[in-house]
Amino acid sequence: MSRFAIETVGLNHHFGPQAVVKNLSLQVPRGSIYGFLGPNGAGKTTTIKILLNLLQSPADTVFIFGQELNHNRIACLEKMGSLVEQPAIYAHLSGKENLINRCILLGINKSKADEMLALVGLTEAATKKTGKYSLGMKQRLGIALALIADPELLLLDEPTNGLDPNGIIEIRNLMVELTSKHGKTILVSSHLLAEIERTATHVGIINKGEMLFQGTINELQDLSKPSIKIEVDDQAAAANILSSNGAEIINEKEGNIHITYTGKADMGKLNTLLVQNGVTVYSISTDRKDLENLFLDITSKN
Ligand SMILES: Nc1ncnc2c1ncn2[C@@H]1O[C@H](COP(=O)(O)OP(=O)(O)OP(=O)(O)O)[C@@H](O)[C@H]1O
Repeated sequence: MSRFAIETVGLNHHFGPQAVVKNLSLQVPRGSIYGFLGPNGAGKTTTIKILLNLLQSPADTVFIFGQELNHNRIACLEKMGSLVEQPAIYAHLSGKENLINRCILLGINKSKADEMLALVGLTEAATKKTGKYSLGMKQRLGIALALIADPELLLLDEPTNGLDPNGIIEIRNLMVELTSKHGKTILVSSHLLAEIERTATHVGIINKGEMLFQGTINELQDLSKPSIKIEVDDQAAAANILSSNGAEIINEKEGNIHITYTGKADMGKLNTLLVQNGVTVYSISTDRKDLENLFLDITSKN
């Protein structure tokens, strides 16, 4: 049994002459919330459409729970639910009627509609026409529709796009509940790391169709090593003293010097060293690149 819910092996996709997905090897562990990140136009939606067989993939490049997609199309698709772009909702029907409609189409017991409404927190709005739903409620109904056949794997393409902070938190909480209580695996795309960094267990960052980073959220955080920021009255003198005493200077500007962090005790020693050599130290602190900046760094390098 594959430990990956999704695995792509050297996946490529072209639109005419444009290579949109390049040698992509995606590995989404079972039970994870995999944040699929990249700036606009990076190839996220295209990849998700390939995974859903809405776009053709070359043979032996896409595996869903270990099964090759092209040769096991129905079996793979049965395991997947998705929300790509706008959810297909009938505005003149209520949330419940939309769900019942889907149950009838799929030959599923209608009682599933109430279960799904409760799961996504729409029980109170069950009989309201969906034309009157907020954007967040529509997204949640979209997720309920995707979940109705009880798929093991959920693919969500930018589900928080256009939502207000409350709507974003609701979707976040729902994703955590679906994985922790219901054992689902979720691939969620976004162009904002901040939106998913609190919920994702794993991250794949792509740009121009290429995978730039893939790993756990902790591995991503490890990349943002802290530095020490020292604010002084005489930048040139301080830099000279620091480097001749073995400190590794990352950069210096406007009276601030950044050096590589080597431990808490060293911060005290550096302070003493500078003061004893006649430099006034206004402040000394650790500075950690936040994940959003790290993400921008990674994506701007290719
Ligand atoms: N049907 C299509 N025909 C031709 N080019 C396309 C088609 N769909 C997407 N593209 C192009 O492929 C590239 C990747 O688009 P894609 O929608 O996959 O990116 P994305 O990462 O999902 O971006 P966004 O965050 O803006 O949705 C873009 O340059 C886009 O213009």
